[in-house]
Amino acid sequence: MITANHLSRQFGRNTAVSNVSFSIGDNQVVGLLGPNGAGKTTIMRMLSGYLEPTTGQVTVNGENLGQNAYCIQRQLGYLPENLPVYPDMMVADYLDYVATIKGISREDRSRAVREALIATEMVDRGVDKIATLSRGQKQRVGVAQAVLGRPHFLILDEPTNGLDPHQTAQMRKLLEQLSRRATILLSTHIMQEVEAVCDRVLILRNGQLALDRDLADLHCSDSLVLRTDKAAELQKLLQGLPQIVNVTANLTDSDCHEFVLQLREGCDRNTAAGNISQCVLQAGARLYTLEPRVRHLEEVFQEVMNNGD
Ligand SMILES: Nc1ncnc2c1ncn2[C@@H]1O[C@H](COP(=O)(O)OP(=O)(O)OP(=O)(O)O)[C@@H](O)[C@H]1O
Repeated sequence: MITANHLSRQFGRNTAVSNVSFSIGDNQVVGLLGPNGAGKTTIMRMLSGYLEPTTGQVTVNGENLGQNAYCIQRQLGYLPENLPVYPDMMVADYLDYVATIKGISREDRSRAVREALIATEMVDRGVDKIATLSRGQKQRVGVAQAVLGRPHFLILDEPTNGLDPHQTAQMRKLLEQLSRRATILLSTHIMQEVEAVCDRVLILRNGQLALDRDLADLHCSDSLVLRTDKAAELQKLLQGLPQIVNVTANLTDSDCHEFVLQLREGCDRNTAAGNISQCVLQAGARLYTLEPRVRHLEEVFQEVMNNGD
């Protein structure tokens, strides 16, 4: 488990991160979101031990990172925002060099490099100079150095930055595989990425943690969506139901109309669904679909940002 305890970081008079606390349990994949300058990179640098917090602390499996940085950093894989890769080095040599710094023993090093090259699909570029790689391939070298030695914790700052759609899909597959044996915190600006690979999302706003929620909870809303062919009489019938507090109609010129039905807090959804179906029949209409309204991360992100204004 990796824990941030009341982390804050000042740069002069600028507060980049303010009193942020969270814990990430084993094998969780957590997405860190926030607009530019919200403090994502600063948090990741503190979690990986490359930047000291002004106040607060990071613990990894109960051990204080500040007091035992070298040992703990060996269990961490970190992909920084701007990786200082060495353009004149060959990919495999560079990974061997990073493996040495990480303290991977001489006997295990070539296996670890090969594993990292396979995981990032870079085996056939192993003897190429880093300078000759595309931006996306360099990014994969960055991920390869982070996964060297199968670390328990992976901290990845925008891992799909610069990747084409195919490589992005490959990277998501890789993250899924890695999550079976590692705890992952990744930052991104791509909401679909978080929806595709993460169990949980943290949203930062102005250096503060504005939301910490499991994605499954976040997707649940208090509304149902009804699609039907007739609207006129139905709207009144729906409004009269005790389980419904608000009806929003999206009427069209076609024979498919949509109602968003906001349910009363704590009401029984099955009873509500049964009553809604009866209203549809009573109005002589066809029930095309009746389903829970899913809140997407994009919508929640906007709500969180607007709440801060
Ligand atoms: N080394 C530094 N010196 C001074 N200020 C810094 C430094 N690093 C970050 N900051 C400031 O801290 C704040 C948070 O920056 P940070 O890079 O953590 O944001 P971010 O959420 O990662 O942004 P982005 O999405 O643009 O990468 C910004 O106001 C930034 O200017």
